[in-house]
Amino acid sequence: MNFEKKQVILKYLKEIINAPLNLTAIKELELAYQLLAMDSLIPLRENDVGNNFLDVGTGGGVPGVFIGIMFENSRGLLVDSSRKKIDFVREVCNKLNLNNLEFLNARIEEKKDLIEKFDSVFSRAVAELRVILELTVPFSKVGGKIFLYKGKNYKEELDNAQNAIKELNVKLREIREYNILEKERVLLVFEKAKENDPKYPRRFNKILKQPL
Ligand SMILES: C[S@@+](CC[C@H](N)C(=O)[O-])C[C@H]1O[C@@H](n2cnc3c(N)ncnc32)[C@H](O)[C@@H]1O
Repeated sequence: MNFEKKQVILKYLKEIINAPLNLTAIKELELAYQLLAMDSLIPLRENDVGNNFLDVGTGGGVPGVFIGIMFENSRGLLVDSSRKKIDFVREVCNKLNLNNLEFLNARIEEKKDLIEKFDSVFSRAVAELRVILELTVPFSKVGGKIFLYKGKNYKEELDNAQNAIKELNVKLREIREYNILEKERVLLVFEKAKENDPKYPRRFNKILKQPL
């Protein structure tokens, strides 16, 4: 990563770790750089993102802000159901002139107008795999990619997600394993093979009560 981009990332992280609301439990800059920024960027490759991307449940801007800084020619939409969080992230990004990013306070499953609009969809630490698949896959274009960040226990989640994978017409293309400060991490890369069944995503209480 070039020097300027690293400086922008560090400026962003300083704001996030000192935010009045608890956007992250991490309060030390170098740790935040590794556990938030590098965790988001290390498993990504040059042509992963495409022209536009969505980050579902971005919280303190993870991974969307770092992807926006790194891939400045891609446009990103960062969505979170918490107004306070998204307002704070928007304000910091505006201050840093991250003009390729947009922000939306919404529950993603209610945004039917965004269905099949994105080349790539990202999400980290929002829900177990079969749930987050239903909240992300519908928003990818056919042929687009869905990138889900998981910890070392991903195999069990993957076993439980087989029906969701079938129902949502996605294929698991890659399992990218990596380490951040000796923590085992994984990026699951799915590709959307077919059009969305319009019944997905369902309402949130349905998704949770009867996960695919
Ligand atoms: C544990 S935080 C993770 C934040 C960030 N992605 C990260 O890795 O640090 C989960 C976030 O997802 C948001 N969220 C949960 N369900 C959502 C939904 N259905 N639509 C949009 N945001 C959602 C919550 O408001 C919260 O900010």
